[in-house]
Amino acid sequence: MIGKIIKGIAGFYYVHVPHKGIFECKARGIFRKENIKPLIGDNVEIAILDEEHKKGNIETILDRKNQLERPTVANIDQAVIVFAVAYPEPNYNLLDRFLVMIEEKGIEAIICFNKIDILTKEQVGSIKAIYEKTGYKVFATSSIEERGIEALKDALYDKTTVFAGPSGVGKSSILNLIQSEILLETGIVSDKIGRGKHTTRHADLICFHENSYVVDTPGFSSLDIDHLSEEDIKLYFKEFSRYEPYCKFKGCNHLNEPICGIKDAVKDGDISASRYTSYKQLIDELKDIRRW
Ligand SMILES: Nc1nc2c(ncn2[C@@H]2O[C@H](COP(=O)(O)OP(=O)(O)OP(=O)(O)O)[C@@H](O)[C@H]2O)c(=O)[nH]1
Ligand SMILES: [Zn+2]
Repeated sequence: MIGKIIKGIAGFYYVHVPHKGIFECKARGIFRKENIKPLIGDNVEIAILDEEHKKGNIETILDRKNQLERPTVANIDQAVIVFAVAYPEPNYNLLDRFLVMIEEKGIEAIICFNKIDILTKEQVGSIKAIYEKTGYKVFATSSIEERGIEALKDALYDKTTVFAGPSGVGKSSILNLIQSEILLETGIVSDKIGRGKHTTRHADLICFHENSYVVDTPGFSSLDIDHLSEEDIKLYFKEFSRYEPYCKFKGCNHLNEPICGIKDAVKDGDISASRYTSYKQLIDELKDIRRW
């Protein structure tokens, strides 16, 4: 049977098998055979030892598609970056850093602006507009008024999703809503394992629906960009590439070059000024790092 490791405690792994429930497993033999340690998020093949008491043994770890560190979690499909529209005020440079990190990992990014109850519809609209041109999915939610949660949730089915974002933006509030609705709908008892504050280096997955998992401690604890190159940054501002053919110089950095498709797109409003500002800031930051 194939399941997913959602939690690990003291040598036991808790494996969620869709439509069957959660099995408490040991990983006897695995270390020896494959010389790899099972991770939260691993898809594993288990042998059932005791159906009634839901006990099993992990036999095989299936190939990992990716792995995030600190905390370590495997096979992430996408990341929801949550920012508040206010309290705290959105820091777009920080948001764009998150996007760069997520692009680097090669996973999908979704943007969620929460606390929309605080601002007018127009104000929220202009914040969303900054990112709608990027091609990322953008959601607007209020966990207090339970608005927009359904639409966000629809984007999470059949995926494993990390929630990332600064402190106080409402990640836990959103996750609680996603989870509790599902508990009512499906009767899956996840006993809310994995909720609460993590100080450790591991995170638990919360299964909110068959084949659908969320994790609220993302592997983006460091947003340092010093290991990246300027080329990487260019690439990770993914809406830029469309306009690159209009740059006069091959390898254009979109900074001081006289004829630049990206700068033109910013002028025309096709690329958000805010995104371009973040781009320049990140490139400057890299140059500063290199200088030392
Ligand atoms: N007005 C408003 N306040 C909200 C909303 N969502 C959350 N809050 C409040 O914002 C504060 C932070 O919410 P949390 O859900 O703890 O935020 P978090 O992102 O999980 O924060 P950390 O655990 O520090 O990472 C709480 O006081 C919430 O009541 C919202 O949609 N609207
Ligand atoms: Zn250019």
